[in-house]
Amino acid sequence: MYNIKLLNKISPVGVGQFDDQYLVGEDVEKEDGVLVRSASMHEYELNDNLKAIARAGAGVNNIPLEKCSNEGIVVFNTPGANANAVKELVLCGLFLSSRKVVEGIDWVKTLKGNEDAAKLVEKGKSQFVGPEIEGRKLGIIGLGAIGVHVANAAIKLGMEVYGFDPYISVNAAWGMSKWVKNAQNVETIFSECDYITLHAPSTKETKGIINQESIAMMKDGVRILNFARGDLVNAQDVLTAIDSGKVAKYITDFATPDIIDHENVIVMPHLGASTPESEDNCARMAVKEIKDYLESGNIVNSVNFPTINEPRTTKYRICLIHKNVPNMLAQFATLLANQEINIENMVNKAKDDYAYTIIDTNDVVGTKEFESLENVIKVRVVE
Ligand SMILES: NC(=O)C1=CN([C@@H]2O[C@H](COP(=O)(O)OP(=O)(O)OC[C@H]3O[C@@H](n4cnc5c(N)ncnc54)[C@H](O)[C@@H]3O)[C@@H](O)[C@H]2O)C=CC1
Ligand SMILES: O=C(O)CCC(=O)C(=O)O
Repeated sequence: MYNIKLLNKISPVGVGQFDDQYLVGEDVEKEDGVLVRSASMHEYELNDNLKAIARAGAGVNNIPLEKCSNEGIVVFNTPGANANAVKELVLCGLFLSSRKVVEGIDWVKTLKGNEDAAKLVEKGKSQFVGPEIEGRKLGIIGLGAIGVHVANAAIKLGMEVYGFDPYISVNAAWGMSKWVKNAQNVETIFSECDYITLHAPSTKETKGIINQESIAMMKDGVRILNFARGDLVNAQDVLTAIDSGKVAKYITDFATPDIIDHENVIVMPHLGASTPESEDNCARMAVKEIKDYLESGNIVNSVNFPTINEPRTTKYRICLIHKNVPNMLAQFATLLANQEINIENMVNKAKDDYAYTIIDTNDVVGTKEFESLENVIKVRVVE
């Protein structure tokens, strides 16, 4: 029996994949696994039984990754599962940044009950004129699942698209329109583009990437979109630039008290992934990842441990999470040899400071001797 704790509302399409081997709910204790969306886990107590956390979504800045790695807790996310939903909202944001639709709608509401509303609208609408996006330059920072979707859609809308991503994956590059221009540095995006949209994760490198200095490089009247994370943007610097007219509009999915209700800022309530399709996709993928790991020891789409996806062929699988240091495999093999246990299959992979080894065997094996080895973090045998 496995216990799964839900820290947010997770789509029943995903949760329904757990069978009667699982106890699933918000009040479950001694959890083997956690399913989470955006709830912060930085203050969450990681119990000794916790083996895996699956983030039904992309960004993992709500999870204490280093602590999880140190304790041998595998953290998964669901790459690409909500990318189309975010792309569609970014396109919406692009139009809202250009055409004064929100302001116009708010103004029309003030005419409620006015007999002359139709006439007043025709007279007053000129205050809501905004430019078309066709032919304008869009700069995209971060060309992963979302950035590539946005780039391809913007090309189809007739925009000239520049992309910047120093760590672009081969897969993302394969999926991107050949018409997207490769910006060699982020300054090109800042200085060339009429619209700038952020699609990189929140990291030491990207936090505050939009600030007084980068805004100074931008064109007058630039429009900035942030559907990535709030802390990529220095909000005070953007507000100052909005007040001076340097930035025409700031559209964001992240509400902070200082920006809400500021003129020329549109704040959405973190709606990027809020479509039924995306919620189902993310939940389905997150549940599959956690089930595969708990039931077979396989790791796919982890952000802190390497991928190992080996079919089960033996009665037992020893799953060893350990530090990425020399001589671990020799110690594991010796330990098993001393007990006359035969290894049918053994796979080891490393990711940064951590490594994962699975050993398949048909002989009964205990975990104690492995646990006593230096640099071993977590040991489990799945049957
Ligand atoms: N508003 C919302 O509801 C949502 C927001 N997000 C945010 O969007 C981010 C991106 O999501 P995905 O595209 O699915 O992730 P992804 O992992 O597919 O793509 C992120 C891309 O950013 C690039 N990158 C990393 N550091 C960079 C840097 N310094 N400069 C430029 N590019 C850099 C990576 O190489 C990668 O290609 C997430 O990390 C999350 O914070 C994601 C989903 C929903
Ligand atoms: O689950 C959500 O609604 C947030 C999605 C998100 O921000 C992400 O996937 O990074």
